[in-house]
Amino acid sequence: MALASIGITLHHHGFRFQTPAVYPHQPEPTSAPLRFGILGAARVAPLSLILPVKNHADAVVHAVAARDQNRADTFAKKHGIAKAYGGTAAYQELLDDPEIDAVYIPLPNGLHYEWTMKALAAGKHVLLELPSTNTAEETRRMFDYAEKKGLVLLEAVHSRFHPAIRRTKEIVDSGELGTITKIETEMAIPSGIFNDSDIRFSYALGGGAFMEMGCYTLFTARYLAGADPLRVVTASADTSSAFPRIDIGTTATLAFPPLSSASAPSASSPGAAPTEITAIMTTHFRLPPRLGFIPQFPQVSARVIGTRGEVKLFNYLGPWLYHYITVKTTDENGVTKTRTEKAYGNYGWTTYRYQLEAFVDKIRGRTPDHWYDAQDSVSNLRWIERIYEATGLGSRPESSAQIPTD
Ligand SMILES: NC(=O)C1=CN([C@@H]2O[C@H](COP(=O)(O)OP(=O)(O)OC[C@H]3O[C@@H](n4cnc5c(N)ncnc54)[C@H](OP(=O)(O)O)[C@@H]3O)[C@@H](O)[C@H]2O)C=CC1
Ligand SMILES: O=C1OC[C@@H](O)[C@H](O)[C@H]1O
Repeated sequence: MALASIGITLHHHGFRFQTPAVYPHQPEPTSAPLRFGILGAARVAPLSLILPVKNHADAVVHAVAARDQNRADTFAKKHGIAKAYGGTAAYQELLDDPEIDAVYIPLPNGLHYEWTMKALAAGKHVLLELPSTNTAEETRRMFDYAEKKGLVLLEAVHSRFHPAIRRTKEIVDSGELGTITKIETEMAIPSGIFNDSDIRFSYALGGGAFMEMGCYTLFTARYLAGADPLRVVTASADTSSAFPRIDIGTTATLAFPPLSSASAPSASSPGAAPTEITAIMTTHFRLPPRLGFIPQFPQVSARVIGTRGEVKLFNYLGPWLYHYITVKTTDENGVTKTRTEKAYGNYGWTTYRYQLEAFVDKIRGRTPDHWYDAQDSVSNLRWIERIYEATGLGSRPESSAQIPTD
């Protein structure tokens, strides 16, 4: 996430992306736009929802709720949000507000299940921050409930909606790389970005590097492989005595089935056995400085290697800021060719803006340009749990909240 993480970090520290270069055009809202409420005055919300909504004619952020009234008021004022609910009952009050159509949930991971279920019970569509919950079983229950209620629920894997990753997938599926043998996905940032009190270091709140960052690396590897893994080969976590059960970094190797489009026996290798794909996922919250003082550059790339070549997408998390897609292929005469592509898509659109477009389209009954289903989110959590099991740290705790059962 090199640039994405730099972007998110800058944002956390006050830098604003709301420049004409990012959103040159701020359309007038339609007469009855979709009205969002936000649960929690979270740091990520301006980047992930508030700015994209300003550029969408059919959506508006109408309310925010925070556990403290002052915090809610300050956030609402700063972002031009009409209503601010504050106090211990604020989240439920926002959910009970008939003026709200959809809820964005950027709460700590361990609260996702409880508040998504409550939002669905209140009849709201939900855009839910990732990872969807702490366990695959909770994610499955949540999506089953959304279906029963006829509501849209989306785990916000924003990177999946951007043309850069979709172009990369197209290259992988085209067969030009030959039989795919290896996938590498990374998301790691240098130390000094998140302090010890951050939600990411709380086991009770569902923290951990493979929860926060592994969810992207795994979602991306599964997308590029076009399948779910077969097994965890190895997984090891970097831990600290300061945070029992939290991985500051995890590296996992998974085996995937052969890619269907490239594994069929070809004229050049008739009857060849399909090759399993080895996928290595690397995550870290606190990459140590090199030689003790040189900060490491964030790592955020996805690379797919085949028998005839490879593709690398640099910065799959913040491709709107900068990215490149490099394709290297070697033909039967041993001649190697390299080309670089870019896929920025609509001018100024971030991954979050693409995601918003799809979410609103789905609610409005239009077919989104890109979508992934409940099973994709359930599988991601299932394999996150298996990876945590393999590290010895175990799954994050299940929610103990009282959940609606209608
Ligand atoms: N899509 C993306 O690019 C990103 C996604 N994320 C995801 O978004 C979520 C929030 O991350 P981030 O914005 O960094 O987190 P923050 O810590 O900034 O926000 C979390 C919010 O949760 C609320 N909250 C409720 N209960 C608790 C509690 N017990 N402890 C702490 N906070 C609580 C707080 O709301 P209140 O205002 O009510 O006090 C706070 O505003 C996570 O799920 C994370 O994985 C994070 C960064 C980037
Ligand atoms: O998108 C993200 O970027 C920063 C990470 O630590 C965060 O948790 C993740 O969701």
